[in-house]
Amino acid sequence: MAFTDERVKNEIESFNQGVVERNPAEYEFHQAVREFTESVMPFVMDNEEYADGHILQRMTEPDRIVIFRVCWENDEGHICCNRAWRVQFNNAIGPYKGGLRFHPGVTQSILKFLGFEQVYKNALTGLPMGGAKGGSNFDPKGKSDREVMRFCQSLMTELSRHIGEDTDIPAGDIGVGAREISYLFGQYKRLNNRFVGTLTGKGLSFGGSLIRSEATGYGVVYFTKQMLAHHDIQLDGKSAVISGSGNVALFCAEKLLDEGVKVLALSDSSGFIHDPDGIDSEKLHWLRELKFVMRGRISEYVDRYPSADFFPDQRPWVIKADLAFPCATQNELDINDAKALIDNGVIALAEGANMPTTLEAVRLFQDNEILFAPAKAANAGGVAVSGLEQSQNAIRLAWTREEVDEKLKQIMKHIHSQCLQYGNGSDGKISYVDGANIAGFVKAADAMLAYGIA
Ligand SMILES: NC(=O)C1=CN([C@@H]2O[C@H](COP(=O)(O)OP(=O)(O)OC[C@H]3O[C@@H](n4cnc5c(N)ncnc54)[C@H](O)[C@@H]3O)[C@@H](O)[C@H]2O)C=CC1
Ligand SMILES: O=C(O)CCC(=O)C(=O)O
Repeated sequence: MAFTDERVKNEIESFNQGVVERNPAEYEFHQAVREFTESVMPFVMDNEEYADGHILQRMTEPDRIVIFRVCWENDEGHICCNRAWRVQFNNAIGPYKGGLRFHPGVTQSILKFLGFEQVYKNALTGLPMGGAKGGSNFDPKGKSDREVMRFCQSLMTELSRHIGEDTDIPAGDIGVGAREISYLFGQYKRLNNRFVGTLTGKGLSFGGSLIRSEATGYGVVYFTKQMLAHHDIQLDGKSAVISGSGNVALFCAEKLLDEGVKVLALSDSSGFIHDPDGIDSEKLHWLRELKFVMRGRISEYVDRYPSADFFPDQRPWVIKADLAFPCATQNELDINDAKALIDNGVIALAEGANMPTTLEAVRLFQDNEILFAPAKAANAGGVAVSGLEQSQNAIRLAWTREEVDEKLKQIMKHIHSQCLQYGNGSDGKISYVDGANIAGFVKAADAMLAYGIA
């Protein structure tokens, strides 16, 4: 039975009002649920098994949240204390899976939005993974390696009770890269006396998968290529602006260069650099050293490459480019940024970060028929290769770079086709946001209904 738009709208409003009341002041979580329900509610109302099963109410309550204290000693011998969380959101289709974020701004709301979105992203990959997210308000910036090690070991001492290779498999996210995963995995192994794949993103000599570091950024580009090709647009010859200069941003830039795209800008939390000559592979190689080894600031780029400019405390969306890739953090692209990109003729945007675009900005892009690839679809390559890392650990084999890269391409292609299947509107236009949300929803919801009331 079809419902009038007004009934759907009222249902969305009253559902989200309930979410806000039950989760006071968790603004990022409210935003993620609203975006999801705006896509999914009409589908739920048209399919009574979902409505009767109160599936959206069940899906917006996490299975559990573990909150704990992490005490550690700094290099001066002072005792420091942080808070950590693991939000195990939903394991209907597989063990919990999702990254850990270390950033001073981490809150329960942020980890709940990330864990919620992870459920549907992981479902889209086609691999058996539930959704979780965790992290701490610990700031790795400015800490010595030993301090980071002591923090990671202390955090894992508690976290290890709640995870396992068939229970919950954490990985990296903002502030958690190869160094942190190594310390965390080392401590997990020591505590359990078992060498199993309970974390992903591990070093290659101890169970890591080739292409995992590159996977999120590469996957964003593979998805964008599919989306453009579907609209008869070529990637080759385009220009791009990227935010961030971490794992996702730098490997997104690398793959764009391979595809013949000119990369004009990158950023970090202190501002952005604009290089009108383009950031080529030699410059990118230097940036990787700067960020992953020297742990420096993006502003140092202009000392080395004086043809570029640094814009302190600004975001890169004012630069004219065909393509935009927000790859830093949530809500880093608002309606004014969207207007600037649209005025400058942007064709497409793909979210490398999780929820980087505000709801108003997403709507503006869609109203202006800008191709918009949401995070759940576009950045799923990272967790997909994490899933492949788990498979390799389980069979005690390591696949080649080419094998993993080919599987990643196929997974991104499959995600694109699911977006088309569920996102094709009655007006003939494709909404990748609706497509990703509904496709992910159907998979997780069907599993939940099959289990009965739980
Ligand atoms: N690492 C992964 O495999 C995946 C990461 N993501 C998402 O991609 C985004 C980036 O993650 P990573 O590259 O892994 O982290 P990272 O720690 O390697 O890099 C984060 C980048 O964002 C910048 N940044 C952080 N907070 C910022 C702020 N408030 N304003 C401006 N810039 C800021 C940092 O300066 C840095 O350049 C996050 O939203 C993360 O959740 C999504 C899927 C997988
Ligand atoms: O590889 C993973 O398990 C985590 C990836 C992740 O945190 C994400 O997709 O946002």
